[in-house]
Amino acid sequence: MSRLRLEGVTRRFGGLVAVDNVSFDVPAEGVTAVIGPNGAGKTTLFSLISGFLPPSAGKITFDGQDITGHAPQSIAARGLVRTFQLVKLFEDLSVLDNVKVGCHLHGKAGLFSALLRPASARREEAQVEARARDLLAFTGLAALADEPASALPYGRQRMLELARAMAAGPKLILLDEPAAGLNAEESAALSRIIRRIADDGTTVLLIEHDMTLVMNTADRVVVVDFGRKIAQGTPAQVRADPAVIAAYLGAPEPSDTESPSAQETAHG
Ligand SMILES: Nc1ncnc2c1ncn2[C@@H]1O[C@H](COP(=O)(O)OP(=O)(O)OP(=O)(O)O)[C@@H](O)[C@H]1O
Repeated sequence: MSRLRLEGVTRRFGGLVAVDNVSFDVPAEGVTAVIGPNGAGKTTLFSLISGFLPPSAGKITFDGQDITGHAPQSIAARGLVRTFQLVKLFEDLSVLDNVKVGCHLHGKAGLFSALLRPASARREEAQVEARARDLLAFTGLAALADEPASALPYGRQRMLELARAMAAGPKLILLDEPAAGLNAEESAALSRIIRRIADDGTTVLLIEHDMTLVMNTADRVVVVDFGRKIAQGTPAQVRADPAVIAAYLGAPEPSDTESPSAQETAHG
């Protein structure tokens, strides 16, 4: 069974069709990437999947359950968690506490149970702390646990956002341009981390402009252009697909990050 299934998903903004009758399956195993020129509808697609926007038409199924139009919190509670293009951390909290906040999304020890069942709440707190520290080690942030999140350089903040999203123990993680603003070394480290997340059993669906990361990390790629799915397949298949090459070469104003990717897709 697919982890995620989109059937005829459409989103209109007035007269503009930002996502146009898009259907694809995301298998539970591995990394699936969504690529496409600027304005192709990728972020809108993620907002539809994660419940931040309702679709105008179509159906979205997660683990066999219809989640179309459900609220973001209800979708997150089912195990579908999203990161954003722009980092959204709790800047005044420490690095460790940012990850602990993510863990508490799934913790049983809310405020009342913490008051009523202090022993079990304390046990859970210890488990949360251990899990948070594991995730910091996993993302290379262990030595920075006590720093305020705002003190981290940008690349580290992106890693922290990933650690926090993983803290919730998601079944599927949606990563919106995780390599944006990272240098080549950070991007390579990110690629390894994403691979390990998938190998450990979490489904990864990502939007990315960094074609090196996509080609090295994704098992399969879905390509969108002007809101429509124009191709899907392995990285090698899509980079050789004439429709994909045309979409990238025809992109009106490729961004700085997209420009080399476009050429790489076209010529690589
Ligand atoms: N809230 C909105 N209201 C009106 N139009 C919108 C809204 N959100 C997105 N759009 C439009 O929908 C289209 C798709 O935008 P979207 O941000 O999903 O593309 P994208 O592929 O994520 O682009 P990028 O790669 O630049 O992030 C664009 O034409 C955009 O201007």
